Parts: sequence; structure tokens; C-alpha cells
Amino acid sequence: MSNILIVDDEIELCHFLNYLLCDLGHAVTVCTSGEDFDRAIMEKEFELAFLDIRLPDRNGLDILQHLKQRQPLCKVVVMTGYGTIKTAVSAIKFGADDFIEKPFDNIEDIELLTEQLLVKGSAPADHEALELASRLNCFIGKNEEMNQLYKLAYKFAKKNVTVLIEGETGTGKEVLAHFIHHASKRAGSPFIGVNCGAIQENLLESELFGHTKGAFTGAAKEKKGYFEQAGKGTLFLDEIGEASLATQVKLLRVLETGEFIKVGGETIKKNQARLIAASHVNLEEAVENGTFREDLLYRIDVVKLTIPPLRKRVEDIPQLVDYYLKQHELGLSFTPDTIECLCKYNWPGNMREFVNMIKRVAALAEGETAIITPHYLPSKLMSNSKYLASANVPTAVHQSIPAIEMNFADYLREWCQQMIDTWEDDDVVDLHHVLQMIKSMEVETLQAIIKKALKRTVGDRKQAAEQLGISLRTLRYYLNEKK
Ligand SMILES: Nc1ncnc2c1ncn2[C@@H]1O[C@H](COP(=O)(O)OP(=O)(O)OP(=O)(O)O)[C@@H](O)[C@H]1O
Repeated sequence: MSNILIVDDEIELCHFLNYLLCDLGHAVTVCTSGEDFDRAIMEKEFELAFLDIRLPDRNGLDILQHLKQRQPLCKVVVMTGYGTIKTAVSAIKFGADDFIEKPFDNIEDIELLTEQLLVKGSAPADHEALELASRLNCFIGKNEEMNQLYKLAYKFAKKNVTVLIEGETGTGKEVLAHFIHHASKRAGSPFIGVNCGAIQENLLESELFGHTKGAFTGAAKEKKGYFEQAGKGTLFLDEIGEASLATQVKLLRVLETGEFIKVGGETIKKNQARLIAASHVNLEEAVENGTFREDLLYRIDVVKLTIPPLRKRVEDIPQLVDYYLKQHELGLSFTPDTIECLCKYNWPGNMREFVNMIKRVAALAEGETAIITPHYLPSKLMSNSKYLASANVPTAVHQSIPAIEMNFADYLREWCQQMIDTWEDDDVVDLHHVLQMIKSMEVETLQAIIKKALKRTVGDRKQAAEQLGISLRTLRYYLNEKK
């Protein structure tokens, strides 16, 4: 038998929970106001509490904090309605173990949650979240913020709410969106990802909502849009901050009405997909700057999850290296000084840059060594390190010095000289090596030209892509910003 506290001003609900929990053999104390609550926690120690977030005489979050301070071992489940779902996020951040939505539609869920919290000491969601992440090859590590983030995401995945994911480029927003999809009841339905910045304005409406046959010149047959393709699954709107204002209006309309019409069509279709939006720019700032609609932000920011950048979780880097090497069966081992270089670097491209770095290192070391020393790292990772000056650099590393670190013209000169040396060498030429040089020159040249364009446009990727006559997606691809 455990002592359970119920705090809610809805008498009917209190009666119902009281009956249910007493029936399970527990001793229940019911409080219908903040005042009752103050008295109850002075008189008794509780193992579990069900708290309503909205009480007439007291803020539910204050009650939660007060309870956690006085009785830190007491597990807490907050009870929310749709209008208070944002408060549920704060409640979990303030230490609530889980939340349930009112009205309750599954009594068994409450019984199960009660048992899990009282017997096992943690909400079922917590260990299930970590298990699912591991099944999906999604690295979380030991960082507390990342752990909380994934546990929180798991708890909200099952609810039918829109999620907004923020985080710097490459932090893993799409990876997290996949995780939410798999943790949700929609896992058996499609997951459709759309890069909002990459949709061409004139194709926008038909891309999103589809079109009927003959709706416009070139519409030879009927086509499903992203909303319809997602069906009862998840529609992931990546880089929503880059959507044009016209796109934003169209998205807002679907979110407000839950309906859309195909271009050229007449039938109103219901949107059944769950929306997850992601942005690498802070959307509140974008609203202030006038580039993002406030009403759209209000609609998508029901549950906001912010992924910390890799530089804020360097304690996880050694484990991340091991994880990645094992996962890809690379059979390499990084020396402690190499790991030190990785921990000192600030990783502006976050997880994506990290993965690319390991792939590059593995390619360089192939056939040469299984022990990775700092010399195998890109020079930018060693810029503050004693290793850069060392003369004892393996051949493969020398030949791949990236252009970013030097003037591009110097890079070209060095590349030509190396190619001439190879040509004039009397030995048999290693053709594989020559091909590698050509490929690396192609990549470095494309990146150098794009970076020059980005300088001209002061970092505006869309404008740079237009100037270069390529799509934004292609530009990002060349910059290694997308898989
Ligand atoms: N938690 C993770 N576990 C394992 N790999 C990850 C994780 N997060 C990110 N990655 C790696 O980083 C790459 C980039 O991740 P993702 O595309 O999700 O980033 P993003 O934040 O959506 O990027 P962008 O801002 O450019 O849209 C992935 O392809 C994957 O290789």
C-alpha cells in the first residue's frame, strides 16, 4: 500500500481517481485547493501525486515545485487538458515524472503508470525512450540535457500534438523527428520529410497539397501532395524558418482548419498527419525580424524541443567515437591525444560534421593503420594543437589537406604540383590515389566557390544558390550540410 495524493478542483474527477486508486489498495488523500494541499503535505509523506496544473487558487507549477522541495522522493503525474499542454512541458522540466490528459480515455494506462512509478521507481516512458533510441541507432550519450530531451520527446510522441524542434544545423533535428515518429502510434504510417526552403514558389501549392489532372499546363495526371502522402503518419517540415511568407500562409491555413484542397480540385480533404517542424534559426527572433508569421509560430510551437549543440556536450565525445566505430564496424581505435583534439574543437556543423570527420578519417587510414593519431584529423581540428607543427605526417594526410584552411589559390598550386610530380614519377602510378586527388579537388573547388558566394551574400544561402544557378538543396549538399 502507498500514500497517494490527488490535487484537483474537479470533484467528480477526484472521486473517480480516489475510487480507482483505493481499489488498487492504496491510501488516498484528496485536495481540491492549494490550501488543502499545504495542509496535506505537512501531515503525510506521499509516494505518488496526481496534480492538476490549473487550480483556481494556486499555480499548479508552484505546487509541483513546493512538493518536490518538501518531498523529493514523491513521484508526480500532472494532469492536463489540451489548452495546458505547454504547461505540461514545463512541469516535466520542473521534475514531474509524467503527464496524463483529461478527460481520461484509458483507465488501464493510469493503473499501469501508477504501478510503474510505485514499483519500478520510474515512468515506463523513460527506459522505453532509451531503448527505442538505441534500436534506431540514435546516440544520446550521458549528457543530462540530451537525456531529458529524448525522454520528453518520447512522452509527447504519443500525444496528438504538433512539435517544434530547434537546434543548430546538423544537431540531429531530423533524427529526433524520426524518433518521435517511431515512438508514436503513427509508426506504421509514412514519415514524409519536406525541406520548406527548397520548395519552388510556383510549385509550392501542388507540392504540398497535390493537384488534379489538367489543373495547369503540364499536370498530365493527378498527383498527391506531401500532406496526402503522409496520410495518418508524420509530415516533417524541415527548415520551416526558410519557408517564404506565401508558404507560411498556406501552412497556417491547414493548421487552423485541418483541411486542404488539391490544386484544381473541389473536394475538401482532411489533414490526418501529425506535423513536426524544425528550424535552425530561432523562430521567436524571426518573428521579431518580420520573417516569420507569429500566428504560425503559435500553431507549431505546442511542444518545443531544443537540441543542444555538440560543443555543449563534449563529455560525450569519447563515447560517441566508440559508438560510431562499433556501429559501422570500423575496427579503428583513436589515441587519447586524438580524442583530446576532438573534445577541444567547437563543431560548428555538429553531429553531421562529426560523422563526416569519422568517415574521412576512416578513408584516409584504410590500408595504412588501425590506430588513429591526431595527424589523421582535418587540420582545423588541430589548429590549436601541438600536432599541427609535427613533420611526421603520413602521406595520405598530406595529400588531402583541405582548401578551407589555406588560400584556395595556394591549394590549387599545391594540387597541380602534386599531380605534376605524380606524372613525372618513374614509378608505376597508383591510379586509385590519382582518382582520390581528382575527387578531392572537385569537392574543394565547389566548396570554395560556394563559400565565396556566401561571403558576397553575407551568409544568405538562398541568394547564394540563386546567384550560382543551383538549388538550395544542391548548395547544402555540396557544403555537406545534408546527407
Ligand atoms: N542522435 C544522433 N545519433 C546518431 N547520429 C546522429 C544523431 N544526430 C545526428 N546524427 C547524424 O548527423 C546527421 C545530421 O543529422 P540531421 O539531418 O538530423 O540534422 P539536422 O539538425 O536536421 O540538420 P539541418 O539543420 O541541416 O536540417 C545525420 O545524418 C546523422 O548521421
